[in-house]
Amino acid sequence: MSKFSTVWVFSDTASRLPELMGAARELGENIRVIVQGHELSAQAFRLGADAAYDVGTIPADRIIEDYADTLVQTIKNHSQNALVLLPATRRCKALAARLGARLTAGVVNDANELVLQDGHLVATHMVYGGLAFGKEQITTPYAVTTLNSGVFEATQEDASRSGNAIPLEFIAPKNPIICVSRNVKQSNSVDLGKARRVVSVGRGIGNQANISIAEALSNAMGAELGCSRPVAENEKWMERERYVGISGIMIKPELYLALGISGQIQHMVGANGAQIIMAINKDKNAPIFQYADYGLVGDLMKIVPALTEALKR
Ligand SMILES: Cc1cc2nc3c(=O)[nH]c(=O)nc-3n(C[C@H](O)[C@H](O)[C@H](O)COP(=O)(O)OP(=O)(O)OC[C@H]3O[C@@H](n4cnc5c(N)ncnc54)[C@H](O)[C@@H]3O)c2cc1C
Repeated sequence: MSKFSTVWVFSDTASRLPELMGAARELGENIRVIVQGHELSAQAFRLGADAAYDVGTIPADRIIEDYADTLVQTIKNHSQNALVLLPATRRCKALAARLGARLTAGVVNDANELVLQDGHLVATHMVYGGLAFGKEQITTPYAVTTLNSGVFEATQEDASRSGNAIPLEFIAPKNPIICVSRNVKQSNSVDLGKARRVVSVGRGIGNQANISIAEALSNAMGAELGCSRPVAENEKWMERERYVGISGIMIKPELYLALGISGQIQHMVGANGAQIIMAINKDKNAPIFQYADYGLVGDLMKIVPALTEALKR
């Protein structure tokens, strides 16, 4: 078997669908997509879906994980073995676990590479907090995996393609989780994954007020602002959506400029995909310099404003 006869795709995020479709096309013959609503089904067909199944608009009190029985029934009705692909979002990882249990399938989360070897899926993912890669071969008839972003080429839409999605009847789980209220986050408009240039702030910035210095440089460079985990999680100087690393966001910008970031492995696995890494750090022995293409040893409080001024000229 050089390809799966059927690949199922489900995404809770429209922006991840093109890449999942790219993966599905590379790994499978027949691509079946489960969507939420008409807009997504139209997009799925433009992206090359052979069939689409629509769970409809999800009611406000229902969460996506509760669709596990609906998805499993659909998957089993149309395929005796298959690859099930989802994006590595929090919700989809929770859903993947439920799908795996119900399909008696092997599950791999946060896959960085997917290949077919001897008829089985081999998924590569980070282990030991990013210190190593593990390879898992899934030998069960169904294989479920959540995919990191940037692993496969996104499929381009073909406007001439269209189709009709098959509506799915909701199968209520035995123990539903009722969503009683939703609180919109104050700020989550940032999409670091799409930024071509990222200026990233570490604890070396000193305090929250100093972030304006990094912001001025990032504006002058036309970059997006990122940070290390302690800046977001411990100090709470920046939003969680901005922290880069194994437990944050994995990015592949053209340029990654690290300001006062030590360069621990857990951070660097999220930034390593950058085409060029630059670092400013006052400690010449900081691990970040092992990854940097260009490094400046010095006080960022002096260097960053000077750089910003130079770029404005
Ligand atoms: C399971 C696990 C998961 C983790 N996941 C992540 C993750 O996803 N992302 C992440 O970022 N971290 C993660 N971490 C934490 C990680 O190990 C590091 O502790 C963290 O990245 C360090 O952040 P930092 O470089 O900002 O701070 P520090 O390690 O405190 O480094 C600050 C740096 O700033 C420099 N500096 C200080 N003042 C100046 C100045 N004036 N000018 C120039 N340089 C200066 C210092 O020399 C130092 O190198 C994780 C850890 C664990 C255990």
